[in-house]
This record gives sequence, structure tokens and C-alpha cells, in this order.
Amino acid sequence: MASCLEREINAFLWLSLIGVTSFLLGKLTKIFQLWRKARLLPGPPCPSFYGHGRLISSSNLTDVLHKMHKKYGGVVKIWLGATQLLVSIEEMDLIKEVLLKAEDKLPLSGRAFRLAFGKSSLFISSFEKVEHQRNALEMKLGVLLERASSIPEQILVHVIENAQSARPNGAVDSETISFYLAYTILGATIFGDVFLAWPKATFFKELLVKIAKDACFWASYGVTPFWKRGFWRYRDSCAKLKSLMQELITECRQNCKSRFLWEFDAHDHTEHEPCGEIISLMVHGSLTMAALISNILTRLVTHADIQDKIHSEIVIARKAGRRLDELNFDMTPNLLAVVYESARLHPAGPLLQRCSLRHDLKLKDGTVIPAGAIIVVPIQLVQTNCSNWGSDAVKFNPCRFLSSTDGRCLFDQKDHLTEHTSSVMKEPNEFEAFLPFGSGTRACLGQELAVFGISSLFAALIEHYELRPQQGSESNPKPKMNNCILQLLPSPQIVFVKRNVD
Ligand code: HEM
Repeated sequence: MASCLEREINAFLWLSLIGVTSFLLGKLTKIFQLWRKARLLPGPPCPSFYGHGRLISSSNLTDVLHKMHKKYGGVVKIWLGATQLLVSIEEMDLIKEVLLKAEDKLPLSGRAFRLAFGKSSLFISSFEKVEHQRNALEMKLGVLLERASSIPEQILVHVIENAQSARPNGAVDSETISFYLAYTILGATIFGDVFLAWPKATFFKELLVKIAKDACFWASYGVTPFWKRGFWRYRDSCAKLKSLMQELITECRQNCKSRFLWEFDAHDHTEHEPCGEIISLMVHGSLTMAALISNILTRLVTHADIQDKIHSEIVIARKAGRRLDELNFDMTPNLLAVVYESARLHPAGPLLQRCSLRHDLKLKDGTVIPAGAIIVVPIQLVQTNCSNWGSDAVKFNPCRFLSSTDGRCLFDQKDHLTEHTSSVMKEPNEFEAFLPFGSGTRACLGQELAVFGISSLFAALIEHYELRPQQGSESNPKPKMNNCILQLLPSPQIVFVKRNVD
């Protein structure tokens, strides 16, 4: 009897040993295959077991990639660690192909992210997981387009006036006001008037910003750090944020105002939580829109001539009997051109990140990118590259997005607009190297919403205010990374001078 038991235990141990060994051998084979395939890609050799990971930070990654592409060409590999390969693609011919074929995002499936954004976040999952979600969301966002361009202008004026009255010299910090404006536009677009009257909107905003920052920090732990007190506080904040979001959703549904939220139920898959999904949309949308609004504000305060041009467009549109909330923007091509040019020069993030989790990616020029490699497109480089945009690629020139029927744009030596005639807007997505909203299978679903919302915001702002830099504030700011978003620094102080509007 005893020997029978012993034999069973032995058999079990042998089977376990064989199982674990074959699992480890499988892993090792994958690593060898990755190394073998990566050898064929151009790029510097791995300096140590830790790769280049220790030499590169998010703030200098674009510079490093710039140097490497210059040395090795349009496709470059960098080892971030012994098993983590990054492949950067700068060659225009290959970028579109990669963005179509590399459908996955590097999954960040840690508990820290799930706490804040639900089980399957759109932004960090494989294509297989989010395909259904993306299709449903595309329809739902389409419903919101009209509302994005009709946020009551009194609200925006109210936000500006509140911010100005809180500052003794009346100047407002561009970064702070941009986030407030982006958050207000997005919230009002998704939740309607209920959001504008919601007494907890400010508290919700502060919690959202805090969690957006903390989620990245706690997710950087390989093992969920249950032993840290800060992690438990973060967990409580996530629960608070979700309960506030639930409260807002319920209130909106009771008021029957938000078709968007009803549509959420109608098309939903049972697997993910609408609450987490809306929170992740609010975080992504508010941060990216705020970065673009801040860039535009900075450009406008330093280009009073362009501001005047847009103001006259708006006055003409008004005189033609077009109300601002009905503007189709065909009468304000200069405004749209400023929005797109600002997005080109300083995209919200310096890189597009993709990945092909299951299969190697075979490109038409014969390049093979191994499955699991982190693929990046350095859009900040691509969007300021002279071979894509001409010799003035690094200059702010909104006219590149305009085609003037009988005239031209002329700038004087100080970059001020001296002459301009009637123009029409070119289709920005026809510029191959214009990628601030990505492209292909995982392209941004909020591009139209963001552009409509931001354009109507600036139409209302410029109609009511002249934007001036505060004396002594930095007029030529440099880009920097903040919360994974590329921003201009230092953020200029802006004075909003009220215009006489009839
Ligand atoms: C100026 C504002 C915005 C910018 C610059 C921006 C930029 C981006 C970028 C670069 C991507 C990744 C694209 C890729 O990998 O090809 C993305 C993805 C996405 N964005 Fe935006 N975005 C903005 C606003 C919004 C807004 C307002 C929403 C919705 C409310 C939104 C929803 C999404 C969604 C759903 C995805 C795709 C997720 C996926 O499939 O991985 N975005 N956005």
C-alpha cells in the first residue's frame, strides 16, 4: 500500500518536473528565437545583460532615436533588456504598413491599471480583446460630434473669468487653464448639461488627475505592492473615482439626456466595465486635448497676426449669419490650420506604440520584426523631418495646411504673417507624415471629436478675448514630457483681454 502511494508521489513529481522543464525550455527557445531574428535588424549591439534600458529615459528617448536613425537608417533596433526588444520605424514607406499590420498594444495588465480603468482597457490591450469595443465606441462617439461643437460659450467664458479672478495679476497659467478647458469640453460632450451643473465636477477632476499619475507609478511594480500603504490609498481613490463616475452615469440616465450613455448599454459586451472605459476615455481625452489646447494658446499669444486673421474669419462668419455652434469650420480655415499645425509640431506623445503579439511582422522591404517586440513610430521626429515637410519643417506655419485659391501666405523676417488671401483647408490626413492621432488599426477614435471641440473652443475664445502673453513670461518654450504627454515648457502666463462683442 505504502509503496503504491510512494510510486504515485514519484510519478507526480516526475510529471511536475517534466512540465516545469518543458515550460522553461519553451521560454528559453523563444528568447533564442528573438535574439536570432533581432540579429538581422540594424542597430547597436546590446551593451550588457540590461541592454540600453538604463541609458535611455523617456525624456531623452526621442534624441536617442534621432541619432540612431541617422546612423542605422529607417529601421532601428534597441535592446531595452535581455528579453525586451524595441524597434523604431522612421521610414515613411514602412510606417503606414506597420500601423496597419501591428494591431496590438503592449498589454499592461497589472492590477494597478485594472483598479482604475477596468478589466480590459482599450489603450493597453491586444486587438483581439478590443476589436468589438472599438467598433461599438466608434458609433457611440459619432453620436457626440454635434455636441462637441456646441458647448455653450458662456461656460467657456465662465471658466476663463473664474481662473482670471483667482489670480491677482489676471494672468492665467496656460497648462492649468488648458486642462480645465479640455476636461470641461469632454465632460460636457459625454455627459451633457448634467456635467456642467454637477457639484462634484471639481473634486472628480482632481481625483482623475491624481489617479492618472499614480496608475503609471503603481503599474511600474512587477508585483502588486500590497505591502505599501500608498498603494492602499491609491486603491481607495480608484474606488472613490468609480463610485463618483457611477453616480454621474446614473444621474445622466435619469435625465435621459445622454444618448451616448444609453448607447453604451445597447452595444455592450458583458466582459468590460463601462465605468472603467469612460474613466480611461476621460483620462486620455482630457490629457491629450489639454496638451493641444496649451500648444495652441502658446502659438496664438506669440503670433498676434494669426490671431487677428482668425478673429476676422469669425467676425465674417457671424456677419454671414452663422452662429458659432453651427460653424462647419469651412469659413474658418485659418483656425483649423492652426489646430493641425500645433498638433503637427508638438504631438501629444512623441511616439506611437504598437506590437504584434502572436506573429512576426513581415514588411514589404523584407524586414522581419519578431513577435512581442515593442514597435514605435517616433512621430515627433517624423512630423518635424525636412524630407517630409520641407525646409521649414520645424517652423510654425499653419499655411502648409491651406491651399489659397488666388493668393499666398507671406511671413516677414520675424515670422509674422504679412499677407494672406482667401484659402481653403487641405485634408490633413492626406499628409502621409501627419500622425498626431495615429493611423491604421489602432488609430485614435476621438480625432474628430477633439478637433471639433477644440476648434469651437478657440472660435468662442478668440471671438470674446484677445490673448496676450504676460510681460516677462517665456515666449519660446521648449517641449518636455509630463504624465507621458509632450508639453511646452515653461507654460506661458496668458492674459485674456475682453473684446467688445456686439
Ligand atoms: C487632441 C486630442 C487627442 C490626441 C492628440 C489623441 C491621440 C491619440 C493617439 C496618438 C492614439 C494612438 C493611435 C495609434 O496607436 O495609432 C490614440 C488612440 C485613441 N484615442 Fe485619442 N487622442 C485625442 C483625443 C481623444 C479623445 C477626445 C477620445 C475619446 C473621447 C480619444 C479616444 C481614443 C481611442 C478610443 C483610442 C484608441 C485605443 C486603441 O484602440 O488602442 N482620443 N489617440
